[in-house]
Amino acid sequence: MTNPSNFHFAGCDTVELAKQFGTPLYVVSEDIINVKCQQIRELFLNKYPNTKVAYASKAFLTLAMCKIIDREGLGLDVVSGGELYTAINADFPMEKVMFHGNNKSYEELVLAVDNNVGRIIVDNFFELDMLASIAKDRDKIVSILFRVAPGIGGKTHEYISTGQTDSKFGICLEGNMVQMAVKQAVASPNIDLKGFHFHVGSQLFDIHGYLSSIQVVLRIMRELKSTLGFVAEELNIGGGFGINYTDGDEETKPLSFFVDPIMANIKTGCEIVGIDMPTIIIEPGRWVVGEAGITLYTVGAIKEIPEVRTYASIDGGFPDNPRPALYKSKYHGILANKADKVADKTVTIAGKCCETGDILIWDLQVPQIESGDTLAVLKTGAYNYSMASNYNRLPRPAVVLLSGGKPQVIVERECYQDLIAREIIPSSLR
Ligand SMILES: Cc1ncc(COP(=O)(O)O)c(C=O)c1O
Ligand SMILES: N[C@@H](CCCC[NH3+])C(=O)O
Repeated sequence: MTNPSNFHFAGCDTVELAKQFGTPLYVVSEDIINVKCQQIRELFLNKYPNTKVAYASKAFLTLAMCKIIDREGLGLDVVSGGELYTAINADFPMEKVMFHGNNKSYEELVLAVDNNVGRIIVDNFFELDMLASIAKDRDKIVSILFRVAPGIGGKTHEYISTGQTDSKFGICLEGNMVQMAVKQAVASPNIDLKGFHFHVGSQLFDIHGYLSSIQVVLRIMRELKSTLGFVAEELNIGGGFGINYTDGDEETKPLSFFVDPIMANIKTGCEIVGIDMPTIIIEPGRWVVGEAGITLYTVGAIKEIPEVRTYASIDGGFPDNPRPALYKSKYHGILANKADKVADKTVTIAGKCCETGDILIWDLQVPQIESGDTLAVLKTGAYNYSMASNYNRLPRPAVVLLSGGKPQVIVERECYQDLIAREIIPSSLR
């Protein structure tokens, strides 16, 4: 029985979801993802010719998510053999896959080449050599982009800024490295160099990092055209579009906030440097899925430390959402079974891990909190399930997809048996 005074998400009573599927529980709204994808089509793909989108699957990936992304007409950005394997098993069209990563293994590259992945985004010379030899062995021609580090970081947490020169990602602009890489690729009969990729950072609201990086890369493209006669057909400008998590953040921007100035900048930039407009690719992850997810928890122990603070502990925390501990990320939460009550008390939401830093939300305003309450933490769709661990041997939560108000389990809850399923006691210890 749904109760209208409970917190509802995407047409479902979240207290009922918690009862039906248990907690902690990741809840993802297909309807919200669909709206985001529709906006991507309207405001980017259909508005600008010669454009492509690869959803950054590191934000949230399951077999069902691959199916949604394919149905919505987007491509997929993967960064590991595991993400690629998921896409293969969901029958995702391989020509729409972009394979990233700063240290792809031989086996991962073989998986990509054997499955005819659309683009391999080559990060470094070691990878270029390995890929050329894998392609040669198979008598194949592999289409690649080079990832470059434009020397411009994003205004974001330092752990998720990637475009600066001092970065493990991409080929830096110093010492003619890009020119050397292009020469080598062009000379390789098994490599078809299509263009370049850069990624400034993640959770960005500032457009200037993109625009400055574009100018840098367009200048390189012009130089390569005049010195080597190499014409880049594609430019992938990465992802990173930020979303609002709490009142302290900027509002989530419409896609046009990012893509309109980016496209205008590329167009005039190309005219100025005298090159043809390449195909433009974007790779949003968080912007597609971040606001489509919430996590439900059950409140357990409540500890009031007089004159200090009240801790309310939940049945999950760091293992299902490491972002507060890693990046000091902030989240908003609602007591789902008391959504109609005034939030006039302050509590700190603590995770259940044996780790002082396992605090999900500091100083959250809630109504009178009691053990057994259901807490909904909002906007957990990106980088929560995908970053989850089994720390303290906590089984990972289930994921429920809400489609038109109907819940369906898309990932089953792990159980204790899963935790030991791959363990072996050596005979010497038996
Ligand atoms: C290469 C690349 N593309 C796309 C993304 C997607 O980022 P976001 O989820 O911030 O849009 C990332 C991560 O920041 C990335 O490293
Ligand atoms: N894991 C990061 C985003 C990483 C983006 C990948 N380059 C986060 O949770 O914000």
